Amino acid sequence: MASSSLNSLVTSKALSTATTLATVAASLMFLRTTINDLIPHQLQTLILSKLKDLFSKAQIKGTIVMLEINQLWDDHQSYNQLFKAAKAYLPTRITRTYKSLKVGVPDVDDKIAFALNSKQEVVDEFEDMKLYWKLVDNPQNVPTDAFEKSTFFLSFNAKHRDRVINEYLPHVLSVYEAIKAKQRNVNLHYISSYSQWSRKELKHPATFETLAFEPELKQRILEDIERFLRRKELYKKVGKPWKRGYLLYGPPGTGKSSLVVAMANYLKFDVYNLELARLSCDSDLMKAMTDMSNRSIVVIEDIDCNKEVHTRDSDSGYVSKPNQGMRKFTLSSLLNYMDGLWSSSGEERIIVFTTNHVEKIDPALLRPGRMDMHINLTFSKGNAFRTLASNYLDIHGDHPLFQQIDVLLEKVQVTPAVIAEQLLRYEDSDVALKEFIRFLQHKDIIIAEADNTTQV
Ligand SMILES: Nc1ncnc2c1ncn2[C@@H]1O[C@H](COP(=O)(O)OP(=O)(O)OP(=O)(O)O)[C@@H](O)[C@H]1O
Repeated sequence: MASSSLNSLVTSKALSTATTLATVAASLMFLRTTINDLIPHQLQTLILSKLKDLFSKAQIKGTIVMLEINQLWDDHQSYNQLFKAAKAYLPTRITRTYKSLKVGVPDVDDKIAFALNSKQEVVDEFEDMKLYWKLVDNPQNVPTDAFEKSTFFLSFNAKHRDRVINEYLPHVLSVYEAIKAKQRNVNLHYISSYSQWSRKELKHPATFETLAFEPELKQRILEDIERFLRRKELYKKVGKPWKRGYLLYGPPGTGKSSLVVAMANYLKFDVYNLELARLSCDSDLMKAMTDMSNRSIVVIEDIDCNKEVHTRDSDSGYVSKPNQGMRKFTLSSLLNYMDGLWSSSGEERIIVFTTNHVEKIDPALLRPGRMDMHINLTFSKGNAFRTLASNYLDIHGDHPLFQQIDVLLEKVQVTPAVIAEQLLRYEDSDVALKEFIRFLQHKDIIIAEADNTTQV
């Protein structure tokens, strides 16, 4: 695998140009005088021979090639993506040897970020190559307009020409792609007036780590998503739309919406909340579907309550209900439609249906091949509770009260949402756990009393 590391340099200008080499020669002479005065003769010989060695190697190495990577491309019509890539890539290689850098907190994420400035020359290593980067602001000294016209100069030994173009620069680009994917904001799209998509940033913190599910379930979902992502070529080969469908069912507050957010944050996919009630006809639906971006999660919530979606009347096309003055459709036809629309696009889509009442769902939807994975979210047991205790009370690991809570959770049904609410009531974790035990015991008594009443 390619290895790359960057060592920053401030004072070493020895290897960039012939002019610099001349400067080094002059410096050597100066050094010789200084050394004569200060350093014993034997040590002098050693130092001078090493320096000469270094200097002559630099000369023998031959021509140095310099690439110019301008900020703007195409007669200043567009941004140069390679410039952007270098700008993002170089700070990731900074070691603790830097002497001068730009530092700031960008608007997009509240973390401290670094950038190269024109005082800092950097040396990157890629496999056996050394690459010298320098950022120069406005090198031609032309009057600047609104744009900052900077240029990266990339110097390297001429013998690496091909490898720099074919291996190193693609490596810089691919690191840039990975950085962009990581920094990408996730948006929530919703249907606003006139059946148009509007969007806002999805700033929900749910992740797979914070989800209170049994660990096996979490693992199963993650593996399924990963497998789906890996199989792009297979879907293409068999001519199937590259999509995956999940049916999430369970009582309110068990984490169906939280799971959608965790998926979106994990995959960096945007979420499209497809509220069918906001669409008045099938052309609206068609428009909504075609206006969705690639790499997205389409969510249709509470499908059992969706008045717009009828139980199965037909498997093909929409089912017209003229008596009601509005076009209605079945979930099956909706899925067929999605398949048709996306079959040729080769784009990554995830479709999620959620319901609190799986028993009320159109059986056609439960047929194999329709929804790829049925995920039953349910009341919390010990493992899920431990995740919530870690999220809300910062208890990572065991606690003497957990065993008592485990026993009670086997008897009393509580959703993660209710547990979260209970744990948030107290700042002190011991108090919160004791109060939660009281809460569960109280529920347990109510259940026992209800059972007794039924028996009588
Ligand atoms: N499994 C979970 N893990 C972590 N937090 C959860 C979980 N389930 C619920 N919560 C907490 O409860 C809140 C509500 O849960 P969420 O909206 O995800 O449940 P839901 O099953 O989608 O409910 P509904 O069916 O009412 O839409 C979440 O914001 C979160 O704080």
